[in-house]
Amino acid sequence: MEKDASFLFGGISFNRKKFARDFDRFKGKIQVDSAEKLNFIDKEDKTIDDSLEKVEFVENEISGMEDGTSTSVSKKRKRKEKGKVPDVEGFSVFKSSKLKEEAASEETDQSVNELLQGKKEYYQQLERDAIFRKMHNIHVSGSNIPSPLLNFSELRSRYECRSYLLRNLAKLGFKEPTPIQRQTIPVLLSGRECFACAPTGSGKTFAFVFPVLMKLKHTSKDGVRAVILSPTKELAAQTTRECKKLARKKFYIRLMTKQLAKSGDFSKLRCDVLISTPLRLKFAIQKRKLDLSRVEYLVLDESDKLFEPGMLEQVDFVVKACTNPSILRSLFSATLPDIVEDRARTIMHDAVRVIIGRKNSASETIEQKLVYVGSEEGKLLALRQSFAESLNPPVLVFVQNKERAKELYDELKLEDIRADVIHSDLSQIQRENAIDNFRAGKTWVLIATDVVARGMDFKGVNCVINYDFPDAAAAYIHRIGRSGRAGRSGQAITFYTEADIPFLRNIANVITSSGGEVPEWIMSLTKKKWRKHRPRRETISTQPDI
Ligand SMILES: Nc1ncnc2c1ncn2[C@@H]1O[C@H](COP(=O)(O)OP(=O)(O)OP(=O)(O)O)[C@@H](O)[C@H]1O
Repeated sequence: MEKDASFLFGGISFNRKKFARDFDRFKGKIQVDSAEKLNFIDKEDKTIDDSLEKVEFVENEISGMEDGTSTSVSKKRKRKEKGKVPDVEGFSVFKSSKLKEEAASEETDQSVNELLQGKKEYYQQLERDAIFRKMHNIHVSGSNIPSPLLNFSELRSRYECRSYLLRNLAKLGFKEPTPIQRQTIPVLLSGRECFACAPTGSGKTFAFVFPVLMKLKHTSKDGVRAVILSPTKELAAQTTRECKKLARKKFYIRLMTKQLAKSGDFSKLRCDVLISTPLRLKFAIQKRKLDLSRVEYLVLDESDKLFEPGMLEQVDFVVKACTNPSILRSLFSATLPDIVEDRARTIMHDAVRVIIGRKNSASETIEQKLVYVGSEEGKLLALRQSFAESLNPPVLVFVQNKERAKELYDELKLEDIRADVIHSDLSQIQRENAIDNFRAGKTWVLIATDVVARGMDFKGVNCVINYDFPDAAAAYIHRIGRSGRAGRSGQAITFYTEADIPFLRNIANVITSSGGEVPEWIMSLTKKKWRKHRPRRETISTQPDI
C-alpha cells in the first residue's frame, strides 16, 4: 500500500501558473483557517499547553508580518494587489489612487499588526491565568472565564471596589483570597452565573457574599435585590452574621426568622439582602406576599442539599418567584454531584464551572481514621476510652438521629465532661444557645445530628467523631469538614460496626482521595451504591435492660 501511495504522489509538481485561480482559492482557505484560529475562544478547561500553543501561533504570525513570510494577511497580498494596477504615466488620477492604495494597505498592515499584538497579549494572559490556576488547584470550564484574583487589591484596580468593603475585609484579617474566592469573585463580578465546588472550610461564604455586596453598590428602597438560600436555619443565621460583618451599616441584611415569615410587612420593610431557608421563604411569598421580582442575585448555598427531594420543590418555588430576567444565579457546595449540575444547567445561562482541588473530596487538612468497634456497645466504650486518653476539646460527635442524640447525651451528661446536645426537637433558642456555648468554649463536647453537619463554621474544632456511620459519602465530607477549617488541622474518627462494613469502601475512597491511608482489605471491598445507609441501631445505654 505504502509503495502504491508513494508511487501515486511521487514526482508530482503543482503547476502554479496553470492553476493560478485554484491556487489563490487555496491560499484564501489558509487565510480563513488562520483567522478562525485567531478567533478561537476556549470552550473547555484552558490548559497551559493550549495557551502556549496559541501564544506561539500569534508570535509566528507577528514575526511573519515582520519578515514577510506570514501565511495570513501578508505583504504578498499587497504586492499582488499592487501588480494589478496598470502603471500609466501622465495620468495623475491613477498615480494618486496608487498612493492612496499604498497608504491604505500600510494602514491595514498596521491595524492587523495591532490586532495580532492584542491577540498575543490575550493569549499571554491566558497562559498566566492557566499557570496561576494550576498553582492554586483551580479548575474551570466555560467560555471567556475572567482571570483569577492575584490579591485583594485587584478588587479595587480591576473592579473599582468601594473602599468601605476593602476596609471591612481588612478588619476581618483576611490577607489573601482563598482559591475559591480568587476565581468565583471575578466570575460573579463580570456578570456570569456559576457552579462552584470547593472543600469544606475554604471560604465559600465570602466568595458569594463579597461580589453580591459589590454589585448591589448602594442600599435601595426597591425591595429585596439578593437572596441567599441555606438548607438550615443555623446556617442561614451564620451567613447573615458573616454578611453583616462585610456590609456593616451600608445595606439592610435580613435573616428570615419564623416571626418575619409569619407576620412581616414586606411592603414596608427595607431589605437589600435576604437570607433564608427555602421553606420559610416559600411561606413568606405565599402568605405575606413577599415580592422577589427585583431579585438580581440568587445564591444556592449547599446547593446539593437544596436539590434533595423534600427541599427541591420549595427551592423550585423560590427560583420561579425570582422573575427578573437578568437575575444571576450561583451554586456553591463542597459536594456537587453530577445530577445536581445537570439539573442546574437547565436553568442557568452560560455558567462557569469552578472546582477547587478534586470534586467531592474532603479537606486535606483533616487526618481521617476508621475505627472498628464491633457492636453498638463497643462504640460507647471506644468513646469513653478516647476521652480518657486525650480529650482535646472542642469535639463534635455525630449520631444518626435525634433519639440517639438524646440517648448519648443522657449517657455523657453525668460524667465529668462538659457535654451538650443539638437536634431538631429543641427550640430555636435552645439550638442557638447550644451553638453559642460550643463556640465560646463553654461546651467541650457537642453531640449533634446532621443539622449542624453542613456549613457551620465552629472555629477550631479539633476532632469530629462519627459515632454513627454517615448515611452517604457527601454527609461524611460535610460532617468531618467541621474541623480542619481555614487551613487549620483537624482530626476525624469514624466508628464502624459489622452493619457498616458494606459501605466502608465509599468512605475509604474519600479518605484516599484526600491523601489519607486506608487498610488494603477495605480498598478491596466492592463499592456499594448506597441510598441513605441508616440501619436500625440498638439503644445507646450502659444501663442493663429490665
Ligand atoms: N480569605 C480568607 N482568609 C482567611 N480566612 C478566611 C478567608 N475567607 C474566609 N475565611 C474564614 O474561613 C472560615 C471558613 O469559611 P466558610 O465558612 O466560608 O467555609 P465554606 O467553604 O463555606 O465551608 P463549608 O463547606 O463547610 O460551608 C471562616 O472562619 C472564614 O471567616
